[in-house]
Amino acid sequence: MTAQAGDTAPIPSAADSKQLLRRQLQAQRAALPSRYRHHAARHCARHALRALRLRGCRHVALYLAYRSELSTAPLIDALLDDGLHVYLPRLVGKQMRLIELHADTALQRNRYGIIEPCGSVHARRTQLDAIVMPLTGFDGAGNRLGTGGGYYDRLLAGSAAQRRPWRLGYAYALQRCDRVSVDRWDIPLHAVCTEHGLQRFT
Ligand SMILES: Nc1nc2c(c(=O)[nH]1)N(C=O)[C@@H](CNc1ccc(C(=O)N[C@@H](CCC(=O)O)C(=O)O)cc1)CN2
Ligand SMILES: Nc1ncnc2c1ncn2[C@@H]1O[C@H](COP(=O)(O)OP(=O)(O)OP(=O)(O)O)[C@@H](O)[C@H]1O
Repeated sequence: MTAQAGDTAPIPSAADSKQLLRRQLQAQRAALPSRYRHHAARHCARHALRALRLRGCRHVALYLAYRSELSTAPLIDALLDDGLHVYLPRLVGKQMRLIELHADTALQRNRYGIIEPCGSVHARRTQLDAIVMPLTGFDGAGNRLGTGGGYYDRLLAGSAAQRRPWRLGYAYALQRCDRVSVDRWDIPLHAVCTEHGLQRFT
């Protein structure tokens, strides 16, 4: 909090207001019934699959959902069935590596309890056609609110103006909010996929 002389209530800093919005959106997301989650994940997979096919994507990074995040399981299955190369995050210190998922890839839990692939061979950002990103929130301009670790922002640093990899947010429609405050390191989305369909920002 940044307290100002003479104020009765402290004015929240940008980081505090991001964190407050995260908490609100996470609580709303966690309240979704399991039947809704199941159907949303299937609808989202259908929308995303169509968009990724239309763009001719062959190398796609995704994530494995944790806590109340939108599940990518139906999308990952469909992409693997199509013969695409699928990559998942692995945390190494403050960096996030993207490791290709094969039938025999060993998995483990990272320090947050998120399942991640083992291995050291990882894709360079430039090898990827698309990155499907978990979101806590997003706004109508494509600004994203992540989990707060800055991992995607570090991975994508310097690529805001690039068309590739395609930056696709993956979220429940209720994670949309009026405005996400933007920090200098934030990299916006090209599009977002929700259970209601795909929305392009550029
Ligand atoms: N499914 C999934 N995998 C992912 C991400 C993600 O957001 N979702 N990440 C995207 O960057 C990276 C991990 N990032 C994370 C960043 C912070 C916390 C974290 O601080 N967790 C705290 C509090 C979470 C909160 O604020 O709600 C905790 O577990 O107590 C967890 C994961 C890589 N893998
Ligand atoms: N390019 C970068 N270089 C160094 N630090 C960064 C970079 N991008 C973000 N960070 C750091 O990461 C922290 C978290 O950033 P932010 O709150 O925007 O995370 P987020 O976008 O929610 O997380 P994620 O990208 O993992 O989904 C910030 O305090 C910031 O200092």
